[in-house]
Amino acid sequence: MIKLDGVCKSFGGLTLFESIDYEFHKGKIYGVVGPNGSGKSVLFKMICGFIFPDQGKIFVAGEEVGTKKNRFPESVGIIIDGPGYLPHRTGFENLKDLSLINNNITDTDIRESMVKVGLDPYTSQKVKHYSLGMKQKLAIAQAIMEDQQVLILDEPFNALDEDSVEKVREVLRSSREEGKTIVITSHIKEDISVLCDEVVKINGNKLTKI
Ligand SMILES: Nc1ncnc2c1ncn2[C@@H]1O[C@H](COP(=O)(O)OP(=O)(O)OP(=O)(O)O)[C@@H](O)[C@H]1O
Repeated sequence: MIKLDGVCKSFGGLTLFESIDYEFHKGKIYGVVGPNGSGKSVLFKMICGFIFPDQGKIFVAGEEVGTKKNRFPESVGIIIDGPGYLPHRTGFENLKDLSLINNNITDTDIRESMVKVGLDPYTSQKVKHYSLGMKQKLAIAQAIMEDQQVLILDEPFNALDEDSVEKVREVLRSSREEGKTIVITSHIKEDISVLCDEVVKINGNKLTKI
């Protein structure tokens, strides 16, 4: 579902990835691990088409990412760098506005994704009054609301309480059952060990399955 083909990426003198080949398959949850600054977010941004490899190609669902025809892969739900929301609008209103970009889901779909992560879609509470954990839940609801086939989630459990972590784990497990491809990072070892089918380590500018 995601294929990295000879991917290289450096910033100035800093080499992050050297000729990486890797495949992420359907119906699996992958955990990407590595120390701070090893390139986890950069890898995710390349898969989502936000930045480009210096060399090599990335394919999502068979389409090369970053081409004119396929600037951003359509089938990907994303959390990277904590998305910004309009503070004076409710959570539902924010997701509704964002849904109009692709315009392929209903209000019910949005509400269902909010309920799945433990948010009340009918509350009049504005996002500016949301806690950090609530904003994180909103980001997860946004990532799953369009039933995307690939979920790229950088630290999805950040700021979540214990019950919410379990809820989100369940959401990801049922997405896996539906055949989705899920790639996450987490600095919490347990998130990776209880959830992931395959753990991928960034090691010496390569990706290694561990
Ligand atoms: N646009 C950019 N320009 C220059 N350097 C960058 C850019 N984006 C990332 N970097 C550098 O690339 C390295 C990897 O960054 P990245 O954010 O991917 O690390 P990470 O593994 O996600 O770290 P963390 O665990 O702290 O989240 C860092 O040294 C960062 O400073």
